[in-house]
Amino acid sequence: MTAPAAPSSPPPTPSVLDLAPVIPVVVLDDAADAVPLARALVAGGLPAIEVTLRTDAALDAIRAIAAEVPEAVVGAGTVLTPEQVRATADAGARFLVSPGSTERLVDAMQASELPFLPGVSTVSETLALLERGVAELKFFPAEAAGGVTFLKAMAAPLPGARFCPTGGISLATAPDYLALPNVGCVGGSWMLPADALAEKDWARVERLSAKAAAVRPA
Ligand SMILES: O=C(O)C(=O)C[C@H](O)[C@H](O)COP(=O)(O)O
Repeated sequence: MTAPAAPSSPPPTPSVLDLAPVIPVVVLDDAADAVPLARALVAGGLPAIEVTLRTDAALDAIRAIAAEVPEAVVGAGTVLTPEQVRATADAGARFLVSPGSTERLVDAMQASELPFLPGVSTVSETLALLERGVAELKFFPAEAAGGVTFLKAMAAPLPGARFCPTGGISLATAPDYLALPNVGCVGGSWMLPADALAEKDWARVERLSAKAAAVRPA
């Protein structure tokens, strides 16, 4: 008798930190821009896209990207409340990012079963999340909270934590972050200049995204 075939399991979802070296952080005023913007980011080589919930257009933007740009992995940023966790999951967000962490918010993000990056900026916040088994984190606001020096210092006592630093990072500084052993990727908005968005200059967004996607550890 032959052994029954092992049930095929779906491929594991890669960690959010390993999707791309750079996660663009998008603030959209008009949901109609979401699809061309996402296509430009993907064409440039940045498939993981964080749409922040800072504007009224955000949920519609997430919905549109999820439906119309299958090559993108769209996530929700600036998630502040359990209600927003539910709303963004319903809209099709495939990962969640918050600028900080509260018990209530982390409970909700864990319950969503979506990958999530809760925000931290201190050793104690990082330790509290490690105690809960959450080891992939957003370090925010990266430059203001101590930048590369701070993250380097955290790697020694807390080697289990891995970060996506975000906040004030540029094409010039990203390589220094990516060279750290506890950094998986960086977040930033430098490939989305306000004037390019205002002019709907998607070709420029694509060119800047290609430069961001080519960033390598220093
Ligand atoms: O809203 C959030 O949750 C944020 O992540 C805040 C900022 O939008 C990002 O930190 C991007 O920062 P910059 O690259 O400095 O523009």
